[in-house]
Amino acid sequence: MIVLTVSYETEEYDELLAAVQKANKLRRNILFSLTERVGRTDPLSFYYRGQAQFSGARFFWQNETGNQIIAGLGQAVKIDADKEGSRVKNVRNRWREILDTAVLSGVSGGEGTGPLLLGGFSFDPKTKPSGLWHRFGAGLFYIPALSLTDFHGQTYLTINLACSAGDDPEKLMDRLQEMKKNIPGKLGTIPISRERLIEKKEKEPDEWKRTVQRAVYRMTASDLDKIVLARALELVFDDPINSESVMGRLREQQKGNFIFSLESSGDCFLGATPERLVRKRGNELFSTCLAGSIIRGKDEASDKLLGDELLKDPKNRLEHQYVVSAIKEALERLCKSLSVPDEPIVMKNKHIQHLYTPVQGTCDPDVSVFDVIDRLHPTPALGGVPTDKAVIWIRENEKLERGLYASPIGWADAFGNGEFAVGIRSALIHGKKATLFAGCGVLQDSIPEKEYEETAVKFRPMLSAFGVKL
Ligand SMILES: C=C(O[C@H]1C=CC=C(C(=O)O)[C@@H]1O)C(=O)O
Ligand SMILES: [Mg+2]
Repeated sequence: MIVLTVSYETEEYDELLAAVQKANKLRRNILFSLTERVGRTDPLSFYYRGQAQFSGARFFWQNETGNQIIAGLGQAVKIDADKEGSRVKNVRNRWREILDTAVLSGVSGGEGTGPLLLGGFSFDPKTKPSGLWHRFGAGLFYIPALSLTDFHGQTYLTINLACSAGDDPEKLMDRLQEMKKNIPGKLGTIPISRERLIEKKEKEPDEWKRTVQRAVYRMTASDLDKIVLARALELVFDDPINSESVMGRLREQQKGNFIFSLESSGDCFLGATPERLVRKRGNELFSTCLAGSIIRGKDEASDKLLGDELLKDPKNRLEHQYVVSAIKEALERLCKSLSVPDEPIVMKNKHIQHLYTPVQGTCDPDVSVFDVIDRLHPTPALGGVPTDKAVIWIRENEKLERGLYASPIGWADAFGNGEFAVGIRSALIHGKKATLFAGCGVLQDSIPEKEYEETAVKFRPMLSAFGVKL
């Protein structure tokens, strides 16, 4: 259990009072955010234990090194990203407005602690989310009611409250007290999933290959150079899927990846992605160029041979280079200095190897992590080249709803830090059904069958997390 003490004779009460007075004066809602250092607790168990109180409104994040883990429960303030056009700027502006008047109380734990904005955007704001993704819209962002961050082994808990004009401070204090009493703590037992797979449905594989072929023709006949095409696979179980055990498996099996989940009502989007879109730490920016793929070998020697083959393969190198050029160009406009290695290296994940170029830069102080997302998304690892034309081609020809697949998902804090990954190697859980997504970079010389096989490999991390035998 996480136990926090409560008293009305504290600074925290004075600060809550100050937040209410501000709300009265400005006639608008004011965020009150209280952060305390707590005993070491795994945010994944806080997430699990939060199920009873906050089911359908949970967020989880673990960075690729595992030294930063964040769980968010409930929604204190929701930000609507559902406006067309400049949705990323809308979210950035709203977050800034909230922080401008927020009252922060308690301790400051630095990067990824204190009040956080959690969530993700959809891939393409111009496709109206329908059946599958209707609960996520063009994006879903919120400041959680509770968040727990483990950063380099230290754990911080934050409680957020939205104070409105006319609120009774005593009642708010009671609410704060109530929240403190009910903080989900350590977990006794990890939930075990009992659901069994009853059906595995590939969505129209032959038609998908024909779409790849059409993309190839289209690129041969026009100035389009790259189109990333995705396909879906559906798993049906005999009982509602336990997303928590899927999370547990992802964490065990996909070391070196970003593990994420974002719930919306009864649905849960989750995955283990190798691809960082941006990390912002103060003025430092980090991004990842990741494109070009090959399977893992059965032993060390064959694995190395495959990695070397990938490094030398002209199609994969070009597929990768498009991403490097685009990220470089986008970040050059935001950065005072930028370092981009000349040659990619190989990133090895459990099921797949990729060409990988890490990018690092220093940006101006007023650049927000959302400005970076606005410039970068979608990179040619997910969209294509040129971006606008490729996205239109995808919108008109790819026969699936991407929703938040291949899109930025992550967090921003109040101190100018934030991190977003691209939601690939992912699935959307809806009751007994999970829809898995996998895409690949199609170029003029793509062979549909080979791209099909590549996407089959990219399904593996999620299949394995769902307990499906490979
Ligand atoms: C679009 C996906 O992967 C991208 C990231 C790495 C390698 C890719 C590739 O080689 O095609 C893709 O661009 C996906 O996994 O769904
Ligand atoms: Mg590829």
